[in-house]
Amino acid sequence: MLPERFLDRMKSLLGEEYTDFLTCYDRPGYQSLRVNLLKGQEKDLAEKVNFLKEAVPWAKGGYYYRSEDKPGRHPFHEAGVYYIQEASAMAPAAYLAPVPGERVLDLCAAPGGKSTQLACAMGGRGILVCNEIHPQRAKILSGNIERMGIENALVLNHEPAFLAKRFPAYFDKILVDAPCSGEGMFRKSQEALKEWSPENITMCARRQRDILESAAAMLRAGGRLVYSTCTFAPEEDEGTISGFLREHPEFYLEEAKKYQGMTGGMILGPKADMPEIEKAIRLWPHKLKGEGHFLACLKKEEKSPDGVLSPGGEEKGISPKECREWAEFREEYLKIPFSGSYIRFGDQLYLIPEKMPLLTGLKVLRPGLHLGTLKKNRFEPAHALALFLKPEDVKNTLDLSLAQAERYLSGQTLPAEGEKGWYLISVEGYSIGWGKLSGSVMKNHYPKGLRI
Ligand SMILES: C[S@@+](CC[C@H](N)C(=O)[O-])C[C@H]1O[C@@H](n2cnc3c(N)ncnc32)[C@H](O)[C@@H]1O
Repeated sequence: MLPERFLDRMKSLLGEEYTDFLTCYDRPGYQSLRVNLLKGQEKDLAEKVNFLKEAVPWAKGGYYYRSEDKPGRHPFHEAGVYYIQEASAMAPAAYLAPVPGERVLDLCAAPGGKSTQLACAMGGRGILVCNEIHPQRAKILSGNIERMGIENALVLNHEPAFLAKRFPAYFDKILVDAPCSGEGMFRKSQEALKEWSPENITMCARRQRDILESAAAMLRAGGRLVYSTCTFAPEEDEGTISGFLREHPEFYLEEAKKYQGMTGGMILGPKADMPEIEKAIRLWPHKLKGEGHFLACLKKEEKSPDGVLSPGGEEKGISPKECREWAEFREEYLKIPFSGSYIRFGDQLYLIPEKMPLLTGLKVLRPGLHLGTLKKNRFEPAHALALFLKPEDVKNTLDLSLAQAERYLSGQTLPAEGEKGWYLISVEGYSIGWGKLSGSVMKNHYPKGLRI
């Protein structure tokens, strides 16, 4: 049941379109996923599954699937071959459009749909800072970064205001996918429905203003910021943006391509009285195949004062002597070179992104690609490394059928022949974890906490 007061608000917002809008609640929502382009090309995946039929127009790698396809239960999901993501929710990262080598911040990042999409566009180059304020949600975010095989992400758990002090004018691009009243998700989320109230809208708008304030301080001159919500509430959409623009003359709204079914931001009286708000984008569930969303593309003037390029300096990395066991493992098992610097967190070894800022004083969940554990005179590879590598990168591999992969994912050992040692286990060509062969048994190293 949709709240009466919500319906009254929508009626006055939509006028004649209101009846059309209401009918979309009688239809089920669309289901969609986004192919992880870090793991391979769409055409190769399309030969292996039958659910890449209809593309999401505004997002590279986005596809609609049918409920009976159940991609979430396929071993490819655990292999990070795709991310199940609502179609409209693919728009903000697509509009931010980062490129390899940039410094990018996803400020409100959990569970990671948009972070993992940004990472695809960056192709492993540059630095992607994924931040989430809630510790438990930050862990889920970190898990998704791992599953998708992302090498250049720094996962943090901070309040935006703390980061703003730490990273003044540092980022080239920032995504603010703000916490909101979630009206656009009512068709999919009972939780959003239960929490809805006009008072919550006011609270969300206030919080969004504060988050945007912090984000603005972290963007370099000439940088781009995309603000998004999944609500229809004008106070949180046009209201937040027009209020922000009034206080920040160094920012302006960029014109952005509107795909079929997208409309401009609405001019709605005193709280959103600037005509340029039409450059923002609304995604409506009765006009396109997706849920309700709002986004605005903002640019900071080139002439605004530039900031510190490396706040507090950069991580230097450890000397090769401090990770000798890794060098031996690499020599014995891997076929690709690794360039860049390494850092240690206790006995855990990470490859850090280019120009990684100093981590001292930060709450870090993942400082780049987790390579493994430095044990006494040996190296144990991390699950994240398996998901990053491709079978052609590794000397020993074992490729599984879908049925065998299901057994592997449940923790069973596998019969195998060959030289003893570490094997990259893959399913139909996509890496999924490690195994260690001894005798004719492949010991299962799929993490216990992930087994299904
Ligand atoms: C819309 S969700 C983000 C979804 C995510 N971008 C994705 O695509 O998977 C908003 C996030 O903001 C976080 N959040 C809540 N309060 C916040 C605050 N005051 N500052 C920053 N983030 C906050 C929430 O925990 C939530 O994870």
